[in-house]
Amino acid sequence: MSEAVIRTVTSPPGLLASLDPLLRDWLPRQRWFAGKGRPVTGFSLVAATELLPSDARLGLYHVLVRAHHQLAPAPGAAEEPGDCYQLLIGAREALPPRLAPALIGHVTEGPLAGRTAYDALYDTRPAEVLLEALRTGARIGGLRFEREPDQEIRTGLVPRLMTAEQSNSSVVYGDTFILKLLRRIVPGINPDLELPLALAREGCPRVPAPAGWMVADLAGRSWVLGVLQPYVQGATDGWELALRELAKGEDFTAEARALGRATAEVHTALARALPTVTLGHGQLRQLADGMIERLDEAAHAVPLLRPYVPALRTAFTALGDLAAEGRTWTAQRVHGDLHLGQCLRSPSGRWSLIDFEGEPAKPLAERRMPQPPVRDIAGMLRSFDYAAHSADASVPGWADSCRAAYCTGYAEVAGSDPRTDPVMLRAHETDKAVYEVLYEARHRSDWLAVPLSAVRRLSTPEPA
Ligand SMILES: Nc1ncnc2c1ncn2[C@@H]1O[C@H](COP(=O)(O)OP(=O)(O)O)[C@@H](O)[C@H]1O
Ligand SMILES: O=P(O)(O)O[C@H]1O[C@H](CO)[C@@H](O[C@H]2O[C@H](CO)[C@@H](O)[C@H](O)[C@H]2O)[C@H](O)[C@H]1O
Repeated sequence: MSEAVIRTVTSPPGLLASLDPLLRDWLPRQRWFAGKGRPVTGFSLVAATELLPSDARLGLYHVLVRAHHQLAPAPGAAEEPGDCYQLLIGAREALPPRLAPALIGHVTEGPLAGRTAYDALYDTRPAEVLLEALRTGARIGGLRFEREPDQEIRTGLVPRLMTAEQSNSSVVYGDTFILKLLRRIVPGINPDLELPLALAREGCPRVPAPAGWMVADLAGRSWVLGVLQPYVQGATDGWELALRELAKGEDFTAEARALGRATAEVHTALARALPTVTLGHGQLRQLADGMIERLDEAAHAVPLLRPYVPALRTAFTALGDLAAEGRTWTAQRVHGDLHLGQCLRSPSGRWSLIDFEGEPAKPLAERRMPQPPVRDIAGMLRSFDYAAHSADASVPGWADSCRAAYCTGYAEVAGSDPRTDPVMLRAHETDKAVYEVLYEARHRSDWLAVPLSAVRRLSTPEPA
């Protein structure tokens, strides 16, 4: 494709008005739509950019829309209601059968009247336009495509949209690169770019190093739209692998230990690359109070959690009590939502960590705050438990041995074993299990029994 096709043109007037009725139906049905259960009352256009000169065959628009909901925004929420979504909209006279799953709808008025609008990420040419823009460091309207100078992006890589269940949308280019297009976007520094970039520049090989990224500059703020990373060919994620080994009754401790080592390598590199802080009495109390607050919120939303609240709360008050003893901890940038599904094992057996955006529902500022590294460790320990409870076959002691091996691997690299800090570990594991109860109740109610079994375990004091 020649560079000349990528031009800076703003969108035709009336574009959003003509798409509005179609988006009302289509957007809430998307896996990545964050406002599920809240009826959409309409959309406002945040930005639209024409990426290709529209001809009868194909029109291509990069669109940022804000979805408005019936509910009033929560007190203290940002003044703009609803979430902002990134869409790549194609317009054709008719959709070929291969693009049927991408259909948004038939446009009846406005600049696209008579054409069919569709999610253009499913289509080869539009996906090529994005890679070409990244390769050439293009500027298109308010869109900025950046690239790491030392990473070569070849031409002619064939794109395919990933079909995995995910919170965003990813396109794989010739099994060489993967472009993750963030769907719900927020202004500010995005940890999904910030942390892999910092790790790569620190020389940490445990994370695919960003080769390029897309940003929208709007009203004086930058919004990260997507990140291009090397694709780990033939990789299996830790969740898939754990379930596979469980089904065969196989031991997973060697992998768990390797995962512990990989986590510790990432943590030590993050502590070198980005600021750390010391948590003293006040901050530790704040941490414990935040956990108690989250427990109360989750119990309010999920009645099944309520009988366990008094016992779970003791994990957090114990953390508050530690604060009174005058001990301090170091907090640093962490992954923030680490679980087996965020770990990729290459065919040679090497583990990488991905998806550094943190817990998606949390505000950006909170996700970027330094935290005790035990937060990630607790996430992984919960994940071994999840795998053991989700597998068809039961392998006695599987989760416990993986959890122990993971901590051993972590200690081998970090120099300190998380099990030597049981109060901190229990508080974080309990906090994660509470988060999971709420997450499953909202997103996958048939999985609720998994974190609830952990809640029962964590509510029962360990024998002395
Ligand atoms: N660098 C990569 N190489 C190979 N596969 C990847 C890579 N990055 C992500 N993936 C695959 O894409 C999936 C979704 O990526 P992820 O970053 O978790 O997206 P999301 O935030 O949308 O859930 C992962 O589960 C993994 O299978
Ligand atoms: O991968 P995401 O960043 O979207 O994370 C969210 O979804 C995860 C599920 O896909 C969820 O993880 C929970 O389920 C996993 C098994 O599917 C399990 O391995 C994790 O331990 C468990 O927390 C994650 O919590 C949520 O933020």
